[in-house]
Order: sequence, then structure tokens, then C-alpha cells
Amino acid sequence: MAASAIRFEHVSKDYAAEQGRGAGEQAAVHDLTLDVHEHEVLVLVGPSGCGKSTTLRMANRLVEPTSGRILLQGEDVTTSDPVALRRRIGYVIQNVGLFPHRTVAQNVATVPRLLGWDRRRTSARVDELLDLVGLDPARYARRFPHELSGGERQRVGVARALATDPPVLLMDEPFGAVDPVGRRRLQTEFARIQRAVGTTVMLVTHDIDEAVRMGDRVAVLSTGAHVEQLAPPLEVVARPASPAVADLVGRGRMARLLALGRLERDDLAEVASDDGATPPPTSTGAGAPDAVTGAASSPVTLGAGAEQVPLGSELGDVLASFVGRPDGRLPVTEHGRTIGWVTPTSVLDALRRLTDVADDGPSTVTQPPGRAPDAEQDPVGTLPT
Ligand SMILES: Nc1ncnc2c1ncn2[C@@H]1O[C@H](COP(=O)(O)OP(=O)(O)OP(=O)(O)O)[C@@H](O)[C@H]1O
Repeated sequence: MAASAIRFEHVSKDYAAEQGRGAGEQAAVHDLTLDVHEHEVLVLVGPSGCGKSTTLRMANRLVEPTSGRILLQGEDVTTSDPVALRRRIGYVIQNVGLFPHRTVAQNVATVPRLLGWDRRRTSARVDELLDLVGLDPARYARRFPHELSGGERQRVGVARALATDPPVLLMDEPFGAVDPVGRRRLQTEFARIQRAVGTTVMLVTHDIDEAVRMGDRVAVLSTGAHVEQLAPPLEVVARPASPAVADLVGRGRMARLLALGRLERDDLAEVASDDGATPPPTSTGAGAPDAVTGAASSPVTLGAGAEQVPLGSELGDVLASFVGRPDGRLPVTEHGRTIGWVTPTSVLDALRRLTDVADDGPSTVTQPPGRAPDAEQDPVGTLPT
């Protein structure tokens, strides 16, 4: 069983009761038990007010639980010094909360400075982190936050949160303030960084697409931070565990399945013989000599007009390969060898496989491969205790 980086044990947060408004009001978080595994990206997703941010903020004691225990790498956070705790946990929020009168380099260096790192070590770390988040130190280190785009500010926020290599990173709607295109790029970038660094990430979003794109696992929450489903993204989209999850996944579910689902061996329309038979000619003449040069054309992989499809491809890409040749079939390759053929119907069969809930056993949905301050609230522990 995977080790826990953060563990919530029967955690509740009842603002109303604490404020003496008491009876009848639903607690923001009610009896939540949840594990965030080491090195995973766990995404909390759910409707507004369901308790996502409260849950996240209890992990670094920006909010104190009413009851229950929260363990950070086995240690009870409620007995830890909050300032020391926040220096061990990175925190990234929407609009980042960079210090406006400090340069990018000074912002990133906030926690190393507090920890008394010497100038040379700090400066080397700042350059390393700016490189990591795709900002050239020579161009960006001396700029002030108002001289950056929203996406660039968000990258600096991520760099600052990672400065001392914290074991855990909390992210609350981290890309919420960025336009959709920039947001998509940041998500991809961040996934790359998280894979490289291996930090455990707990990320809050209300955007199901962001959740399924970013998460190794997704926790769908409803009122009171009730866990409706906790599963890998494909499982959540393919097999919603409750009407609330189905509602959230709802519209656009097929598109998400096409993006998350992968072509598997079972989906092949025909399997090649053991000796790795050569593929039959396809409608576009794969591998045929070029009429002008006489050279064999190199096979195109994926996309409209593709001539072969690697096993494990996104179903959406496989489908796109058939655009313009609905009756065609394409060779499927594994390690460069043809192992069989697919047709458009194979993609439909794959979608049925993914959404088939008939079997009683645990789901066998295969996941895609490989896939990670607010100055006012002092999340990096800047203020004296
Ligand atoms: N400081 C507070 N005092 C009293 N009630 C609060 C406080 N903070 C949050 N709440 C209430 O707790 C509930 C959960 O809020 P929370 O911010 O955790 O939800 P959320 O799922 O993150 O919402 P959103 O997606 O809108 O940010 C809400 O009903 C909210 O009104």
C-alpha cells in the first residue's frame, strides 16, 4: 500500500458551531478521512462551497480543524509549530500573492532567506527554479511582479513554493486566474515539473477538466467535503460512482473519455500472426514508394491521414486517424512491430469497454502512462510568531 504524505483522520470543520451560530448548519467539512499518497497529485474537485479550500487549508493550519487529526508524513500537524509547518509545505493560490515590491528573485528566495541560506546557495537555487518553471533567470530575475504576465506570475508562485524542496505542495485553484490557453500550457508545464521533482501535491479546483488532466487520483466532493468518489481520472469519468459525480462529469464526458482512454490490445479488430506479419496496404498506401523520388515514404503516426497507430495511443487520436477514411483500418504497432489492426468500430468498442459497469469486480480501467502566498495569510511563515 502506498505511503501517506498527508492523512486526514475523521476531520471536521464547523465554522458555525465555533462562531456560536450552531445548530442546523452543515459543517464545512464533516468527518473526512482521506490519504494523499507520497509523490502523487491528488485533486479535490466539487461544487462551490463543498469544503475544498477548507480541507486544503487545514493541512497547513491556515484553518484549524474543529475535530479529528491531520498527519503530515506521520506527524500530527495540530501539534506542530504553524510557522515551521508552513515552511515545510509549499502553498500556491490563485493570483499568487507575490510580494509586489520585491523582484522575482527576491520572491523566490523568500523561504531560503528565512531559513538562513547563504547568498550563493540561495542565488543558485533561484536560478535553478526559474529555469525549472521556464523563466530565463537573465531576463526575469530582476523584474517586479507588475512587469510579468498572469501566467508568468503563476510560474514564479510555483517556483517560490518549491524553493526549499518541500515534501508537500498545496495548490488552491492555482491556474484559475489565467486565460484558457495559458492555463492549459501551465497545467502541462506543471505536470512536467511535478514528475521531475516528485513533490506530493494536493490541488483544489472546481474545473473537472483540470482535475482529470492533472490528477493521479481525483476526489470528487459534495457538501461537507463528503467524498463521493476517489479514483484515478479515467475511472471517475468512465464510471461515476454516484449521481453527483455523473452530474459533474456530465456534459463532455465522451470527449474526456477519448482524451483519457488508451488503445489496448483487447480493442484490436484483428491480431497479427506471431511472426509479425507485414501490414496490408491501407487506403493511403502506407510505406509505398514515393512516386517522384522512388524512396519509401516514412509512415505517419496519428492524426488525420495517419498510417499507423501505436498501442496505448489516446482514443481521440486513433479516431482522428480515420477522418477521411471511415471504412479504413490501420495497423497497430508496439515497439515498431505490427501487432494487429484497428477500425473505427474498435474505438467504439474501447469506449464501451471503459464504460462497462457490468462486471462485479474492481475496475480494471488502465490509466494513461506517467503522468503533480497570500501575504495576508502568511502561508510561507514570513511573519514572526
Ligand atoms: N472563515 C469562514 N467562516 C465561516 N464560514 C466559512 C469560512 N470559510 C468558509 N466558510 C464556509 O464553509 C463552506 C466551505 O467553504 P470552502 O471555501 O471550503 O468551499 P470550496 O469548496 O473551496 O468553495 P469554492 O469552490 O467556492 O472556493 C462554505 O459554506 C463557506 O461559506
